[in-house]
Amino acid sequence: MPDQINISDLLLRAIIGINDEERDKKQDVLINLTLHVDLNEAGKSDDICDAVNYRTITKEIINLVENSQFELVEKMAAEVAKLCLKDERVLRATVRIEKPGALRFARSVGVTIERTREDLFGV
Ligand SMILES: Nc1nc2c(c(=O)[nH]1)N=C([C@H](O)[C@@H](O)COP(=O)(O)OP(=O)(O)OP(=O)(O)O)CN2
Repeated sequence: MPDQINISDLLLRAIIGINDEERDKKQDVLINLTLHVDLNEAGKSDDICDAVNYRTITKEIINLVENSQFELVEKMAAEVAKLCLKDERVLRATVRIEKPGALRFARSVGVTIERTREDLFGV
């Protein structure tokens, strides 16, 4: 299995949705990420410079999501994936975005997308 960085259950707040009340009030957004990255170098050197810093990426995602006003979870997922793939060492990003409690009778609802560098940048 290729190496991965996993960021689990990042719980943020954002304006997200198509209904009037969702445009006015922030709601919980639960984010799970898998970044496919070769972790060999960092595993040998134990040097953060050889690693894709998961703290840096997380802070950038927090800033993006908490200042966003997307209507669809699909759009939020696409923008988060694009941010994850900015670092050329990230080969593939799997992004799951959920809105817990947004759907009556359901615990949670959301989407999962997978994007590669080729999908976004054609490289
Ligand atoms: N690829 C890696 N990236 C990072 C690693 C790592 O081992 N591999 N380690 C760290 C830090 O040790 C991290 O685990 C904790 O960082 P920090 O406490 O700064 O993260 P917070 O989000 O809690 O920072 P606050 O500023 O307190 O919110 C980082 N990256």
